[in-house]
Parts: sequence; structure tokens; C-alpha cells
Amino acid sequence: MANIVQFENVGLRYGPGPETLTDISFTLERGAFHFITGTSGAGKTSLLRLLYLANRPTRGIVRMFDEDVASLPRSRMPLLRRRIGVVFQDFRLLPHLSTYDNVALPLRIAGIAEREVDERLREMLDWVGLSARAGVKPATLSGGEQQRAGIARAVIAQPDLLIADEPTGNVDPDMAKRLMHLFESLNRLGKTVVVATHDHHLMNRVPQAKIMEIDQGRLTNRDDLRRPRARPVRV
Ligand SMILES: Nc1ncnc2c1ncn2[C@@H]1O[C@H](COP(=O)(O)OP(=O)(O)OP(=O)(O)O)[C@@H](O)[C@H]1O
Repeated sequence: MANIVQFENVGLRYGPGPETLTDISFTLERGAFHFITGTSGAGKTSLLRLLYLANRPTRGIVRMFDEDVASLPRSRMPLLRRRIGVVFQDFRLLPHLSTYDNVALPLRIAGIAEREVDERLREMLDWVGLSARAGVKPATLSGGEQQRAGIARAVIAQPDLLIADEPTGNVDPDMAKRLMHLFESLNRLGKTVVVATHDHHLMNRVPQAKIMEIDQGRLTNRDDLRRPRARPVRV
């Protein structure tokens, strides 16, 4: 199966008002890299929430890993979710756990032996520059450190689908570059990556990625956004 995600005429409505997402249709192929862009409030996070199974659509069909999300029994959801790594805009680190234990969580949930957990944690924390902060609680981390811990937690178990909501919003340009390299490395391993961002520099860094734009809840392909603008023709 080449498509791991398929949306058909999907709508999402939070309340009695108009739909937040309307007629969303797209597919994500295994190993694809997609950016989702759009102005604030356009619906990027809402679309990601459907992708990481925090919401079910109010109409249309969402298929993930060959399962129809609407008819999937709740008991099967956790298994599906384990195949998805999420970098949240607001990090969502567990406050009572150390940086180390936050990042280790997906491996422990997957039942990985503690020795291997430790090996992978050392490598990952070193890579995101958090080795010296391994023992501290999230409240004492800076915004950028929390974001890196959130990213490390999302990728540590090498999920089939990695979803990131503004993952470079709180880090400096050098770290943003390194994080995008990390996402690209995962992508080269065959993982599917979806990144929501306002940052056009970021989109230009991944030439093979597809760009989708949400505008007032509707999705369009915008690969043209990456190309340099044509010079105005003088007459
Ligand atoms: N839980 C909710 N209940 C009601 N309305 C919501 C809810 N979540 C989002 N919305 C509304 O849906 C619309 C889209 O919000 P969403 O967060 O998806 O946009 P966004 O493109 O991610 O914005 P930003 O770039 O600012 O994060 C907004 O009008 C928002 O107020």
C-alpha cells in the first residue's frame, strides 16, 4: 500500500457555526514530505489534529494505515497512534517527568529494554544538545530546550508518520537547520513527514517536499510558493 493517509471530502466543525475545515481531499504516500502552510487561524492545527487522531472528522472519510478512522473501535486507536510521532506547538511535556523520562516515554510504551532505551536516549539527547539537561523537569527548561525535548520525544521511536506543528518556532536558525536535517534523515529512512509552518525559508530547505496551503479551511497545492518569484515584465 503506497498511501498511508487518505482524506476524502473531509469536513471538521467544532460547534454549531460554519465548518473549520471544508472538503479536504489529499493523500500522503509512504515516504512523502509535506509542508502545510497558511495564515494564523486558517486551520493548520485542526488538520494536524485529524492526522494525529485527536479529532474525528464531522464528515468525509479519513483512512490511516489502511484503517477507516470513523469505524475504528476505540480499543484499536492506541496501536495506530503509536505509529505517529507528534511535535506539538505547545510542547506538551509531562511536568512531573525529567527531560530524560519525557523523551524515553515512547520507547517505554513500546516495551523496549531499558539498556537500549538508555543507549538511544544518550545519542538523541546529545544530538539535540540536551545531555546536560537530562535530569531536570520541563519547567526549568527554556522554550527552545522544551521544543527540542518535544522533537526528540516525537522522533525517538522512529514513527511511520511524523507530524510537527511549527517545530522551529522557538529555536535559533542553526538549530532549525539541524532539526530539518533530522526530519529529512527520517524521511530518507522511508518515514512520512508533515510539517505545519509559516516559515518559507524552512520550506525552501527541503526541495523534494510538497507544499499545501490552507486558506479559510480549504486545502490547495502550492508548490509554486517555493519557486522564486518571476520578475515583473517591463513594458
Ligand atoms: N477546539 C476548538 N473549538 C472551537 N474552535 C476552534 C477549536 N480549535 C480551533 N478552533 C478554531 O478553528 C479555526 C482554525 O484554528 P487552527 O488552530 O486550526 O488554525 P491554525 O491555522 O493552526 O492557526 P495558528 O497558525 O494560529 O496556530 C480558528 O478560527 C480557531 O478559532
